[in-house]
Amino acid sequence: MNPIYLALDLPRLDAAVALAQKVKGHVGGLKLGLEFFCAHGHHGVHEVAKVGLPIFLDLKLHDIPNTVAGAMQSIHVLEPAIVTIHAAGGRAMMEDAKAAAGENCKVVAVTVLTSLDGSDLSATGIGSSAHDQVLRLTDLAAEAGLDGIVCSGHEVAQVHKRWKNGYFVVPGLRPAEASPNGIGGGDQKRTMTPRAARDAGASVLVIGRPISRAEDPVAAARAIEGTL
Ligand SMILES: O=C(O)c1cc(=O)[nH]c(=O)n1[C@@H]1O[C@H](COP(=O)(O)O)[C@@H](O)[C@H]1O
Repeated sequence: MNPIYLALDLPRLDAAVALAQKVKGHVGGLKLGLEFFCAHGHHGVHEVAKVGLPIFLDLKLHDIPNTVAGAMQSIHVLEPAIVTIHAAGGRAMMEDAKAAAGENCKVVAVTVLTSLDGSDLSATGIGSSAHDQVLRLTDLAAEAGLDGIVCSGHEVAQVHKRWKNGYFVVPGLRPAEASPNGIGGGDQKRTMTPRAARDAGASVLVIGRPISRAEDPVAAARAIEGTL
C-alpha cells in the first residue's frame, strides 16, 4: 500500500479536488486539515471523498474531554480513516476521543509539531528536548488506548521500539533534492526525506507543498513514490 497521504492545504475546493484527481495514482490517501475544513466543512470532505481514496481528517482536536468527544461524534458521518487530536490535551481527553470514534477510524495524537524545536518548547515552559517530549507523549497516547501518534522522522525509530504495533504518522517531509525548508515550507524545523522516514518505521508519510506547490505535481508525486 502506498504510504503517502497528500496534504490538501488549499483554500479552494475545486483546486483541491482537481489536484487530488491528478495525483491519485501516486498517493495512498488524502489529508484534509484546518485550512480546508474551516473553509469547506462537511460538504468539502464529501466532495474530496468522491476521488475514492481514504480520508485523513487532520483536525488536531484539543479541548476538554467532553467537547473533543462531541466533535469526534460530529465527524463520524464523514467516515474518516484517520483523525488527529493533540496528546497535550491529556489522557482523559484521548480516552474519550477514542471511545467516541467510529470503529474503522484510527485516532492518532500529535506529540510535538514538526514546526517546533527545543527552543520553541522551552519558550512554552517545556524543559525537555523535542525528542524526549515526543517519547513522553507517545507513552501517554499508548496508555490512553489510541492507535498511534504523529511525530517527525527524527523520533519515529525510537517510538517504534517502544510501541511495536503503533501507527506512526510522519509529516515534515522534504525530498532530498529540495532544500530542507524549500517550496514554501520554511515553517518546518524537524524535517527528513520520505524514504528515510519510511525506513525508520513511519506508517504514513504526510506530504503537502513538495507536491501541491511543485510546477508539475504529478511528476513530483511520482518521483517521491519512486524513492520509496
Ligand atoms: O498532523 C499533521 O499532519 C501535522 C503535524 C505536524 O507536526 N506537522 C505537520 O506539518 N503536520 C501537517 O502536515 C502537513 C505538512 O505539509 P507540508 O509541510 O506542506 O508538507 C500540513 O498539512 C501540516 O498541517
